Amino acid sequence: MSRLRLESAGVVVETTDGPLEVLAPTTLDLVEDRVALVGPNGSGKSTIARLLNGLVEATTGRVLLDDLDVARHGREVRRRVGFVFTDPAAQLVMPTAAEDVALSLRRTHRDKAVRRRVAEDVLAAHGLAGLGDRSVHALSGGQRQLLALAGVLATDPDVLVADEPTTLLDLANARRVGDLLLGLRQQLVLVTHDLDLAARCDRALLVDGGRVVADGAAGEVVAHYRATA
Ligand SMILES: Nc1ncnc2c1ncn2[C@@H]1O[C@H](COP(=O)(O)OP(=O)(O)OP(=O)(O)O)[C@@H](O)[C@H]1O
Repeated sequence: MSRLRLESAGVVVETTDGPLEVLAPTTLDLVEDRVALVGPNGSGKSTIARLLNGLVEATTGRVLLDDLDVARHGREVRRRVGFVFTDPAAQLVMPTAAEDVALSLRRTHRDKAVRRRVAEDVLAAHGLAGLGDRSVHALSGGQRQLLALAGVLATDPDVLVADEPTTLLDLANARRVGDLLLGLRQQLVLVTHDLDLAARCDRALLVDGGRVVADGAAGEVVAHYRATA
């Protein structure tokens, strides 16, 4: 199991009104299999998630994957830490669904025909059977989100960071993706407003105002959030 660590990692961004602290210096060791980040809109959850694979750089402190400093080994860290965006358009780059998954398989499957076959299997495993030749633009929002998740998992990362991966999904697909995420062999760091899903994780962090204000067993942290929100 990989160990993700924030060491006094904080983020200050420049705005037209001057510097804005979006994450106060924060120290965390994330070693549990399933870690949820919950909290109000704009509290800093995505900022923490994005620090974990270098999409956002810490302006103070540092972020580590095992012994790798994310700021210095971004490429290696991004290979090992897959990231699923809230908006699938941010990561779907190929014209069709099967080509998009096949692109993710390049590192693990060298042969193009094999890649294409495996891509169809990956699609089927994520409820997208028969949609391989469909333009990614002609998929529904929920299908695109499933495809984005399938594509990231096809890269076989050690850790999956998912930023609100169930937001666009209907009830059945939200359940399906929730169960899939909680059943992964990979470590999962999940940003979510689905508190039932968060409560099923091992640990939850409640983020508010750019700070982690509660941290512990997911059920307890979620109950505290429900009671205080
Ligand atoms: N580059 C930036 N420039 C200005 N403000 C930023 C920047 N990045 C983040 N912020 C602000 O920092 C705060 C935290 O953002 P973040 O996306 O981490 O919140 P969040 O908890 O994930 O919110 P949500 O639940 O709405 O997705 C927000 O107020 C956001 O507007």
